[in-house]
Amino acid sequence: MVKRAVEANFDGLVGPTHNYAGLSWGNVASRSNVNSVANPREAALQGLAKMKRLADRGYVQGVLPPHERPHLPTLRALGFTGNEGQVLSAVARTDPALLAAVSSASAMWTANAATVSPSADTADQRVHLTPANLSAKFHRSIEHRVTGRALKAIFSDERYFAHHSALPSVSQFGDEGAANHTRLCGDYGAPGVELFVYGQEAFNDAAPAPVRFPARQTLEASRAIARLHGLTDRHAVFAQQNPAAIDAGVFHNDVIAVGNGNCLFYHEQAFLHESQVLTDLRERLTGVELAAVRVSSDQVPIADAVSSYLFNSQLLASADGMLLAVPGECREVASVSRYLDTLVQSGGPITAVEVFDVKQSMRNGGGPACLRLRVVLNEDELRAINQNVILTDALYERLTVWVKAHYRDAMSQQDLADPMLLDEVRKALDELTAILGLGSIYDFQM
Ligand SMILES: N=C(N)NCCC[C@H](NC(=O)CCC(=O)O)C(=O)O
Repeated sequence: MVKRAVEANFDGLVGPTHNYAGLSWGNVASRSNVNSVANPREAALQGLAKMKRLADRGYVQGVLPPHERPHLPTLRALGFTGNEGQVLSAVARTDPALLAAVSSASAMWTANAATVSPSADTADQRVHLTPANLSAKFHRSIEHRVTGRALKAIFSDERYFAHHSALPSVSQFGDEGAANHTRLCGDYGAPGVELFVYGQEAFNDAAPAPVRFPARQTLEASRAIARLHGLTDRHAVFAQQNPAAIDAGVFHNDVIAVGNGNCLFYHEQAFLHESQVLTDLRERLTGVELAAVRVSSDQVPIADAVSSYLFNSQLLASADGMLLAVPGECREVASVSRYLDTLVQSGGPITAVEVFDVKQSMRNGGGPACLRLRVVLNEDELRAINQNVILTDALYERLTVWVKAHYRDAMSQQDLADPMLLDEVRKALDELTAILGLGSIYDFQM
């Protein structure tokens, strides 16, 4: 019998050190906004406003905490010594780029936090979670331990949830989590098909690969995740991302495709073998027809898809079709805005478009879909999770007050060296783990 299930969205709360350091080669926005002054307070409030609007519409909305930054344990592991003030001033003086890397608030993009397989798809009928090693970028490779602790503090009941360690942190097993993973299904509680999109094969030099920008996800990593999660071939499809798209700035598949339920919304240049992907999905989807919404380059050139983040929208099931929650930038790019007007009138599965302002995150290449990790949960599983992280009116109010009390409204590269910042961050996070009932998850709390 199919259990009733929902898709919950767990958004990353933007951290107090949100800044623009240009850390992500291959991510156009990150590199174009390097050194501009960020506003962490506004960023966190924009993220909370998005969560609140979706919670108000009845979607189950959860919150994932930011990480401790700057991350002193990483600096110590790299040979910096002395007290904390001395470590910070030494790294600021000798290696400001390293200070920026260990200060990034990049854990906000929780589409990269983990890959999650719902219990309806897995061999042992538990929800499986694997934090992404994010080994392609140093600043992100230091996220997975704390991500794993946060996920265990939320999905703690072992009867329902199975946690795996991140894959080996080397490029051959580069894993970027749910940003390269889409689940298609009929009812959420029914078995679905998990589409794993990879950028490159690590152990096959002859296979196609991008030439300009790095492929962050390998086939080997995707296959390992599917094995760990106990997915059979019936439940998994592996597809290569078009290398030309990666070279055009599509550093994750969720910058060029998004799926939910039976609907796959994608750009014609998303996949290397488009028709094979559709055939593989159609063969495995049961009880429902795939509704493919294909956007051509004539309608939206790939450069416009990248600058607007059209495909980094959230695709959400609503009572009368699919709702596309787009970033405001989509209305600033003429081809995309025109396309969206025709989309809702086309009679297709996407029946509504709503605009969300997440500009602070967008300037680092993170749209609405980057900011959330989707977890399909049946009623028992939803009841079993830590309820303190579910966004209610009261939690929204509390977090808004918390952000206003602890966050600065300007963050430049120079500010990262301020020893006061580390104290501010820890004080804020200590309070946050109490609000969210997470216990001790940060290194400074251990
Ligand atoms: N597409 C998804 N799912 N996520 C977007 C992640 C953006 C992130 N940007 C950054 O890490 C930039 C940080 C800086 O430059 O300061 C990244 O490139 O990994």
